[in-house]
Amino acid sequence: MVVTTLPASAPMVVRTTEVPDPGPLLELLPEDFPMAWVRQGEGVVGWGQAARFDTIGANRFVAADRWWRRMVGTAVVRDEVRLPGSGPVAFGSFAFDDVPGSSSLVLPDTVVGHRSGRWWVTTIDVTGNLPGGAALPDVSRARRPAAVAYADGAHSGTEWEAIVAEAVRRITAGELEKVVLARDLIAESPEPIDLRWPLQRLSDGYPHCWTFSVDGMIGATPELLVRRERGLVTSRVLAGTIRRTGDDEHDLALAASLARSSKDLEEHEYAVRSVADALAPFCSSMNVPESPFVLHLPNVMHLATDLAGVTDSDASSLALAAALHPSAAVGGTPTAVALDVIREIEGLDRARYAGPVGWMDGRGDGEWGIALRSAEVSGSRLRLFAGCGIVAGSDPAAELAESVAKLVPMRDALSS
Ligand SMILES: C=C(O[C@H]1C=CC=C(C(=O)O)[C@@H]1O)C(=O)O
Repeated sequence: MVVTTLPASAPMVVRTTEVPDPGPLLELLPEDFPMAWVRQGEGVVGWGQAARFDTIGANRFVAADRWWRRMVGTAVVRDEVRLPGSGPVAFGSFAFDDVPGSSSLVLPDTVVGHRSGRWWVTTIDVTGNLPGGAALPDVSRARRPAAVAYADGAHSGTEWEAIVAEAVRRITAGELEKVVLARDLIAESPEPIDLRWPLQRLSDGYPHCWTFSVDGMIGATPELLVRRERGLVTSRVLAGTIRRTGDDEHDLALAASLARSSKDLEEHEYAVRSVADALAPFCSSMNVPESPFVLHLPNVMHLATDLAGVTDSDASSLALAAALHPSAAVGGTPTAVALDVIREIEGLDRARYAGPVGWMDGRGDGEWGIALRSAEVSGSRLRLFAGCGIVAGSDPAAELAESVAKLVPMRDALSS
């Protein structure tokens, strides 16, 4: 399925203007259809839909990449900033699996960006006219949500523990090494949620994560699938998790035990290997640190590795994300077997959870995270997701507790 508002004969006209500091990016968003990719105050936000591309199936990344290349190939661009994220920008959110689920790239009609002490406004017109200037609209303050009620999603906690136990049985029997299993939780509000409320809370509470909002998928992910910026490719791989207790001294001891835990180190190694192998064909050199560091988030701590490579390929950031997806952090090892096990025993439509989410500019540079610690929003109903990497030593009750900890950011963000 392809839906685009672009008149066939008109090239898009794009104008990027440098502006003085307009204030926090997330506070510039109107309530209607906010798009965002923000970390520590920097990033891009957008609104309005100049054009969009919707697609389904195994070809979703290639089809979306081709559409974007075609759009920017004929665009008339006046960009006085020339940084990654200036000029035309599309926000995207992709389904985890080939079926079911739809994926989209959305081209806002206004984008505001901030990076390294510079701010810019990009306006886009697809009707062949000169786009409007850099004046930003006055917007209302984010609306506090009414009390949200929670209910089990596809499975109760006990049912999910049984699914995890089945995965451990298969791993122990030698069918595979690791599989990531997910669960969902339903949140219902009496009225549609103003997405700017949870977005602002996520960004304040989890400044080291990438807070995103794309086409009804919102969240704050700690995991960067890939960033491509002028020939430099980077990726933050996470796997191996421990819950925080709230007691700093105890948490430091837990972090030290995480860094020594053979179960977590083994799980982490799978994930790093899968990312390094997928990036290798695109990179002329790559730096893969030998051991991970511990990433401290307010709710959990993760083993983390930052990979960096130099690319001379013209593959866009989206094409790189496609090559990396699904990494062992959301699929498992070996990937094909893990995906079959997920399809067979998970009993959940992941939709866009754990799929790539992010943005791309006209040069193909961009950032794609993995849609974790996230929710799919339709009006007043949300599906919250969390998943856990299961290996031979996994204990179902501990994995359930870990999934509960991973749901905390979204639950907190929805509280009034
Ligand atoms: C699948 C999720 O987390 C992944 C990312 C980091 C650590 C993970 C873990 O330790 O299990 C998961 O692989 C999720 O948060 O939904």
